Amino acid sequence: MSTVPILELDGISIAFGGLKALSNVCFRVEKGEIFSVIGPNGAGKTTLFNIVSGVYRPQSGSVKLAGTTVTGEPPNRLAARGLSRSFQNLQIFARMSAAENVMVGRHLKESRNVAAHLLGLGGRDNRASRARAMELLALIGLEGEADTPAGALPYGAAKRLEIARALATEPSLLLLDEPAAGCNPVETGEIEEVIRRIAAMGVTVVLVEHDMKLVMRISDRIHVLNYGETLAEGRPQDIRTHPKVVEAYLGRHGAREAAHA
Ligand SMILES: Nc1ncnc2c1ncn2[C@@H]1O[C@H](COP(=O)(O)OP(=O)(O)OP(=O)(O)O)[C@@H](O)[C@H]1O
Repeated sequence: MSTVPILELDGISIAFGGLKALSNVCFRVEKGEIFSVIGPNGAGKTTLFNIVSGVYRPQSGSVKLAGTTVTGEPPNRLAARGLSRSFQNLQIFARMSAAENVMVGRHLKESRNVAAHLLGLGGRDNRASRARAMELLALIGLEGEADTPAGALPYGAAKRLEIARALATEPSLLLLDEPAAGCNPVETGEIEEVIRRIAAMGVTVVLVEHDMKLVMRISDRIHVLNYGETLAEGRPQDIRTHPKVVEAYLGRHGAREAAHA
């Protein structure tokens, strides 16, 4: 019996000026998977995330979430349908506490008045929201830093906080754009643990990431883009030795990294 994929892209194409950023990209992500999109700089990975999360509308092709066509729907509608994303560059609010950053994430979905909420005018909702924020901080190992200004957190902790904020909308599908970018191996290991916990909660994760060791360790399947086109798709053990992928992306160094993941 086949189940409906949680995410299905069919024939996605988009060009900026004369540059084809994505050409006829198709893939399906099954519920509960950790699915990674990899490829060299400029391959179209972030553009793909921008299309899935409603920032861009593709010039052709369709996006389906759990069987429903959502192509071009705005990010807030997609959030209400259970999609959330984190960004490549840290987008946390440095002066707000860790807990407030998570609560803001939640209220972006509920589209309440965030300012009123943070001023404590939310009553019971506010307490429930704080309790949920504390659960998410525990998930990322920051329960002891709830009242620390986000700007004072170490880099790896701030990257995890961004993931917690994306989770605050209680998504069924989470897009993570380079969650380990700039992290050292210890911080990357902590991010990996968080992603595994998220997947264990039943949230499907789609990941764009350059750290091949992490990608090879954590992914159920990998989709490889090159110049906006699909180069390969498969399980980590197939991708790390795929001749076209080694040639275009992994190269000798990357293949060695991937092999030792
Ligand atoms: N808004 C835009 N306007 C013009 N060109 C764009 C725009 N967004 C992306 N591009 C171009 O589309 C191509 C794909 O870019 P994209 O950022 O999606 O690649 P990427 O795979 O995410 O790269 P990286 O690994 O460096 O983040 C690049 O050539 C980029 O310059």
